Amino acid sequence: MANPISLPLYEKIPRKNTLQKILDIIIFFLLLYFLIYRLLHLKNHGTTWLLAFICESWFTFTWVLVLNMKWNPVIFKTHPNHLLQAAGETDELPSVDIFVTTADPVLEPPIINVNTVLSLLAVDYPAHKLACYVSDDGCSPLTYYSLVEASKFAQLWVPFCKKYDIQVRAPFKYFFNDPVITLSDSTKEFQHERKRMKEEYEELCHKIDVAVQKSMPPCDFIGDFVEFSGVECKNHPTIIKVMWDNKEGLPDGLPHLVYISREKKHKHPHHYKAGSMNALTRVSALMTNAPYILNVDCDMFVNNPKAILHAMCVLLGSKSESEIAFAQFPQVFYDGLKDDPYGNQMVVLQEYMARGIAGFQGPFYGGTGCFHRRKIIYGLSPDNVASVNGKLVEDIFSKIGNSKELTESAIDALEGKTGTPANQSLQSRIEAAYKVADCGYEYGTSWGTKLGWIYGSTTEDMQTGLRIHKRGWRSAYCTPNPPAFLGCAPSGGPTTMTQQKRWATGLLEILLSRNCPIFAFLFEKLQWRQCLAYVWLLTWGLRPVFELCYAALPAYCIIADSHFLPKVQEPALYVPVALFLTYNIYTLSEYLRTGQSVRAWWNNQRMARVTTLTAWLFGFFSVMLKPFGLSETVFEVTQKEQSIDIGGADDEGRFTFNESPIFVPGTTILLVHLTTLVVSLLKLQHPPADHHDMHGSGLGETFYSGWLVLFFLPFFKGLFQKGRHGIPKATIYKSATLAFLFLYWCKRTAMTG
Ligand SMILES: O=c1ccn([C@@H]2O[C@H](COP(=O)(O)OP(=O)(O)O[C@H]3O[C@H](CO)[C@@H](O)[C@H](O)[C@H]3O)[C@@H](O)[C@H]2O)c(=O)[nH]1
Ligand SMILES: [Mn+2]
Repeated sequence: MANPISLPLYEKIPRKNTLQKILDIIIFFLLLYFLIYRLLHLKNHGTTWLLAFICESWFTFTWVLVLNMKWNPVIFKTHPNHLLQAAGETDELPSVDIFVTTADPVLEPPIINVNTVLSLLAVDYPAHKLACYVSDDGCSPLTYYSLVEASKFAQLWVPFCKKYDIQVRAPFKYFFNDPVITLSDSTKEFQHERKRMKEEYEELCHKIDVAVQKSMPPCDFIGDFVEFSGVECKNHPTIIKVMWDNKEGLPDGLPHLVYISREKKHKHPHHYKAGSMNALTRVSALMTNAPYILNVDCDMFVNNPKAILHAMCVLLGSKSESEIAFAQFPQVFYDGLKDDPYGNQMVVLQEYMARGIAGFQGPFYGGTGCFHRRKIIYGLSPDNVASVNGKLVEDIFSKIGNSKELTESAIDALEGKTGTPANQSLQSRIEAAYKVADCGYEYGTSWGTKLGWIYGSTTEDMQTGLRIHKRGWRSAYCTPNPPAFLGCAPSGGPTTMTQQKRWATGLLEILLSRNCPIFAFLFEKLQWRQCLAYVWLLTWGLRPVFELCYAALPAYCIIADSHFLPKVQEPALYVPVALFLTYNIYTLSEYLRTGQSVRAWWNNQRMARVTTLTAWLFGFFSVMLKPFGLSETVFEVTQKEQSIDIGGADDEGRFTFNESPIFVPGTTILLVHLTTLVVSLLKLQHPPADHHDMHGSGLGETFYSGWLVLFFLPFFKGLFQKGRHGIPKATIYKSATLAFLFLYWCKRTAMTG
């Protein structure tokens, strides 16, 4: 920095949360009290009480984990204007390599990808310090064609955005969501240019649309497209294309833009997104070797043009170099469905959990909207920052692979020598880049184990972030207003389930591997409370076991005419009632405080149960069956949609289903509880003359059964609907069979027991 930094670049401010702490504690003591009550009465009751005790111990345990995470929240406040003052000229700002990953032109429409790239090219940051790399795991000529066309449009779009200081630089958002009122008080010139820009953008959309319709760009695989001729997406050589080279290094030109589709061969593990991030790391090392790396998913456009400056505030702050490894921005979604019907917009989760752990070592790495330091991706630990010596370098790079150029560039990165040799075009470095994008390059190297993004889990982000934290690094949580990046949240039942299943699977894979955070706490530098936060997250895939068991208990008790909750006559009943009320008021207040509706709260409560009992249950099974070769964990890409008006407005947010077996458990639970609800309301278990009030099932079980039916209401509606909104007949039959078997088993055990 030219000037000594006088004003702070960022502040870490603790947030007060006294009321929340009180409620946290009340809930904790209620849970504890209930556990003691169970223990004291365990003798008088059978297995049901023991099971209930185990499940409730688990719930108490997760509550302790939650409490730990939420206890001391902090807010990072960043000051980009101080940074600009301190940097004097913008020439002082460091370079950033930007990675965008895409994998499938159908699930991830090229127009979405194009908008993300355009918004990135147009950020407020000196263009000669930026390079944007797009990795295409789909090796799709369509994606490439769209990017070529987009890079032409960018020549107009980027200067336009900068000239008029446009706020939202993803054209689809700018043209179709910007209120027209701003136009009335603008100049003629602006209006004219805006109109032209809109026409150009529509032209671009049209071209991409036509190509997508024909699923083929208008190119006949000649010239620039010849490499794409005859490629299969899982079997093809590397393709690297420099689409734009900012040769003169103009600060107000356009950033470099490079397309990469790494080599793939059948039967060669390519490690999904982690693999492509590693290929991007190597290729970019040879081409631009920036000290900072920003990575976004293809649907995450830049919504705040100062995003990079905000991140730099944190990363360049005085002590940061030896402390903060990465700056994570929250995942915020655009055009989210009203009231979050699928419970996947994660507002409350990020507001309270992420801010909470921001006070320990820092937020988890979320896979997108994150700035990393290149040298830490190469494995540098905090103790070595000040003393990068030959021995260390040798240590780290003995396993980087056999590219001399890569080793050299990596040593430069470690020693803080940034950038690539001057007056060399990107094109001239492409040959070396091809070599490191080969799928055989990683054989015998540490890529995916010690270097780069870590393999072995479908949530490579958590795994990689954990690896960084356990070396003792911290991370920072940047939450500028407006949000820096916006992406798509899944907008249908099946897509949500696919995503949640992948998460539960990946997280459980980490928990059960050598990378388990407990080991990292014991033997490495993961802090205790950070470790607990990881445990909270990584045990998502274990929750279905306990929740399923707890959902079976009331059903069993009603059929067997016994009880596992205190009866109305018992004062102990106040404990679960108080828990139920406090918990719901507590969670509701979180939704209201983050500006969401009561409906959104309800939807999230419901989806938390639905997701756990369906998608996460499948995640659990897929991890358990993997060692026996009975399942394979794959990264299934989430479907992304730009506009969600499929089938009219009233349709929106109504649960959608498909043939997937993932809907069987949910339907089964619903059918079981519908039956038991009827049974208990009509008191069908025992003849009316028989009054064994103290032992039979009571109000508690009936209420619980009814509450579960309410949670599964979308499934109930699904029983009677057709098409996307209906549960397929086959799923209903399977579920009915399972439900019948379960109820029959309950009845038998009750009679013999
Ligand atoms: O073989 C693959 C599969 C996926 N991707 C890319 O990975 C990104 C994330 O995939 P997506 O289907 O959008 O998954 P989400 O569940 O929405 O993503 C969240 O969860 C992932 C881990 O499961 C993280 O990698 C993401 O950053 C995080 O946003 C997308 O850009 C994909 O193009 C690849 O590059 N190669
Ligand atoms: Mn995504």
